[in-house]
Amino acid sequence: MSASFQHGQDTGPAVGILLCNLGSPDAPTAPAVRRYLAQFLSDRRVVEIPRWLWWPILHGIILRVRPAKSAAKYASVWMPEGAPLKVHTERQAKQLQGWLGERGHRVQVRWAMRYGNPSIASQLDVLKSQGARRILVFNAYPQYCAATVASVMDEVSAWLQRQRWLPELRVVNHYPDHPSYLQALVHSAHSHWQRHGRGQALVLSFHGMPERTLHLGDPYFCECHKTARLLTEALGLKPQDVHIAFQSRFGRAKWLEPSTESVLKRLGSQGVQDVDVMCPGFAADCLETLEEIAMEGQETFREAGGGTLRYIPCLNDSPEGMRAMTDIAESHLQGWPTQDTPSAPALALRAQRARELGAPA
Ligand SMILES: C=CC1=C(C)c2cc3[nH]c(cc4nc(cc5[nH]c(cc1n2)c(C)c5CCC(=O)O)C(CCC(=O)O)=C4C)c(C)c3C=C
Ligand SMILES: [Fe+2]
Ligand SMILES: [Fe+2]
Repeated sequence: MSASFQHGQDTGPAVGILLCNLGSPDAPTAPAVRRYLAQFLSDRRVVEIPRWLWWPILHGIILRVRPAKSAAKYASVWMPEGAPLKVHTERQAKQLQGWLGERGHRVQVRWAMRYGNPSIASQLDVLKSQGARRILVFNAYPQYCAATVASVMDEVSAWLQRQRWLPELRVVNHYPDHPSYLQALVHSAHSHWQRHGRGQALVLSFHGMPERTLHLGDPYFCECHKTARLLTEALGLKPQDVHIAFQSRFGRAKWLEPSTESVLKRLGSQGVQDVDVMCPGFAADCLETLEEIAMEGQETFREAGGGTLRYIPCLNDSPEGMRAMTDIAESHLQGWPTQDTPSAPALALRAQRARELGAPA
């Protein structure tokens, strides 16, 4: 580390962005999934059961039984470059750097995973070594939940506790009603319907949580409903044609209802032929969307008497999704010295992008 850098001179972008998501195992194998689940399910933000009760269940049962089953599921969605969630998050981070660059922002974008690799601490170390004195932690979770966002912030806080010279910090805490996010979801549904036709019903499936967390004051359930209501309005649909549901139930406690499984069973048994399923709570496709919804969900729906389940992919690194991420990041950068005066070619490129997307520049 050079002395000039240590004193904050201009050796690189002084603003860093850390794009954070949940994380995946390093490989679709039982030992790798066991390591990942051990870290994930030991997080007190995720499992809020007293340790004396949870530890024997986790180590005696779950970590013995689940890794092999989950590894097979991961194998069924694994991409040549790795776990889908990591692949999409890496692409988003690279694109975000480019999109912000086109708007004249000189920032360094890194990506990190709360569980597994690359860890949040390792990427904060990289940003620090690159001279970032201001850091925007971008939680890629549209709806706030203590199990996700607060857990990321716990990890960021742990890193801060080890630092002498703290960077300035800003946080994207949630964006359930951000106009660009909603617009990207609308575009995604419309383009899917143009290519595949429209189903008789639309299911909006969010990751579930224990119901108890709602009564303890977690805004997650309400934020999911807010996104669903605004999206229904923006799509011009009637509330009765849109079904909000919660997936990925885990453990014995009561989870948020209705479950995606029960909604798909009900629609199938009512003779609904085609159903569209969207997962607006996931910024990127992952095991929970590609396997649990697009594969298992399809089976559940068919077995109940339904026809085809058409899964509408997450925003991933689509231009509309990236425009939303860029707008959200940009609004958090205000007042931070990231922007050189935009050059004429940069302004022209930005205007062209906006025209292509039919949006204001
Ligand atoms: C108590 C258990 C769990 C809570 C609470 C929970 C909350 C929660 N999770 C996400 C997003 C994702 N979860 C993913 C996988 C996953 N989730 C749980 C359990 C809880 N999640 C498990 C055990 C797993 C692992 C897979 C398995 O073994 O079945 C993923 C996908 C990861 C991937 O690699 O693809 C995401 C994303 C949210 C948003 C959330 C709270 C709102
Ligand atoms: Fe989860
Ligand atoms: Fe699952």
